[in-house]
Amino acid sequence: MVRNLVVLGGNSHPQLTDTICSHLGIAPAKVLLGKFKVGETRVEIEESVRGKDVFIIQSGSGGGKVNDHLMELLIAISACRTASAKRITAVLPLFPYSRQSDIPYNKTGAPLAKAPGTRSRTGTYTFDSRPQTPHPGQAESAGLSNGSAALHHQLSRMKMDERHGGHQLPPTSPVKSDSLRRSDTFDSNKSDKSDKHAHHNGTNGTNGITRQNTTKPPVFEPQAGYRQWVAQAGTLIADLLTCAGADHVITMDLHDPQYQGFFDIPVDNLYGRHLLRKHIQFNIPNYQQAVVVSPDAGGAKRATAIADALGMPFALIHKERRPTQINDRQNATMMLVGDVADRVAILVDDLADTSNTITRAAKLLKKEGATTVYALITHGILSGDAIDRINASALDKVVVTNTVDQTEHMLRCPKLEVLEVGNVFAEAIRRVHHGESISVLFDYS
Ligand SMILES: O=P(O)(O)OC[C@H]1O[C@H](OP(=O)(O)OP(=O)(O)O)[C@H](O)[C@@H]1O
Repeated sequence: MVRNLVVLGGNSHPQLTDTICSHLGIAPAKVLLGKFKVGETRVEIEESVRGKDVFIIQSGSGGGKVNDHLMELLIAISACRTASAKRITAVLPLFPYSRQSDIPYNKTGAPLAKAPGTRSRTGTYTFDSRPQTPHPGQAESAGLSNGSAALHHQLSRMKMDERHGGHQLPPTSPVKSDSLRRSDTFDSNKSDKSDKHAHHNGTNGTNGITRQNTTKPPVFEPQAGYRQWVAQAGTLIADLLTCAGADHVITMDLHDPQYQGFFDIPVDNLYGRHLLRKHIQFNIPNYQQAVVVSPDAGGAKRATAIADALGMPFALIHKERRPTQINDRQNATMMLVGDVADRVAILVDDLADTSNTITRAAKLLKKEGATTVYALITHGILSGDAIDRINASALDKVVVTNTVDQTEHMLRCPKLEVLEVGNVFAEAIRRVHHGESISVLFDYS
């Protein structure tokens, strides 16, 4: 018996909302979801949520409308908050933007400087920062501009003056002082004239100075190893959800489990691996002879958890990628670590987006002697031409859950099989609503 429980579905996955509600034995809340002519999202909650425990279901994908769905979710949360809901839980079967967590884009940190004259890629690194941290006396040798050199000279002189009890030392290098005036400050003579002129004309003189006497900013010239800055939206999405009024988040197989740390509200990250594991156990004959394969190092922990639980061998594909642009992600070369010859290979991963990873992995596995290749994926985003790619690939079967709506994908992909997650989310909602532990959902067999 569920009392004061309201389940409200967004536009991303109505079928999942229906499944969850039928497991809970309630009807989905009445809500009007649409758009105004201008394109802005419109949400109207058509029943009272005052004092209710509200769960809003919205997946982070579906038909390329991830941003629309996110905005719809935020507005729905805010609408329930202002309508005096007691607690609001955002249920995001696939968490949007979860691959854009706040980590340096290439995960290797700042570019490493090599010792001068080092040719090999693996040569001696100096671990110096670039541009180098300037030190007095090193300015010229480090190739700094006259202005910077003069600035460092001035700084070191100031320190020396300080040491001499505040008495100024006689100038030692008039050339450098000149260079400081020339390149980094206004020319005092010209500046004086400009100021007088400006004063005479009744202006503050800013224009005159800017036009005639300021130094142009240096042109940005990226050094070798520089990587363009890519925005990381992780914290922003977490903040948007909490600002809108969410008290709790339920999701599944976060791409980066650390993402939970961006929230200061509870986040329950359910595991899809139990569904995948059961599928192996009950649908793949002689599965103990098969080998579980992680298509990249990032998913190794997830895949080994399944292999260990089933007592199966494990192999890893290492994606060797050194991209300079974000588009280069797809240009990685792949290397297999482990033996798949004459075995069924089961690729396990958290998500397939373009399907580039799993289709390339399948080709490699077949080349290495695998007899059959399955891919078991939690989130089948399958955007762009992913379905065509799967159809044309060496993959024999792709099994995904329906954290993302698979209705359209199923029509176009005969290799696709879908596992239901509605019951898992319904049970999580029921337990959260009744204040019961949901850890059992993390570890059931
Ligand atoms: O279908 P695709 O478009 O090829 O994307 C799928 C891959 O992307 C994700 O990893 P990611 O490339 O973000 O690397 P990571 O696991 O190292 O974070 C995911 O874990 C898959 O391996």
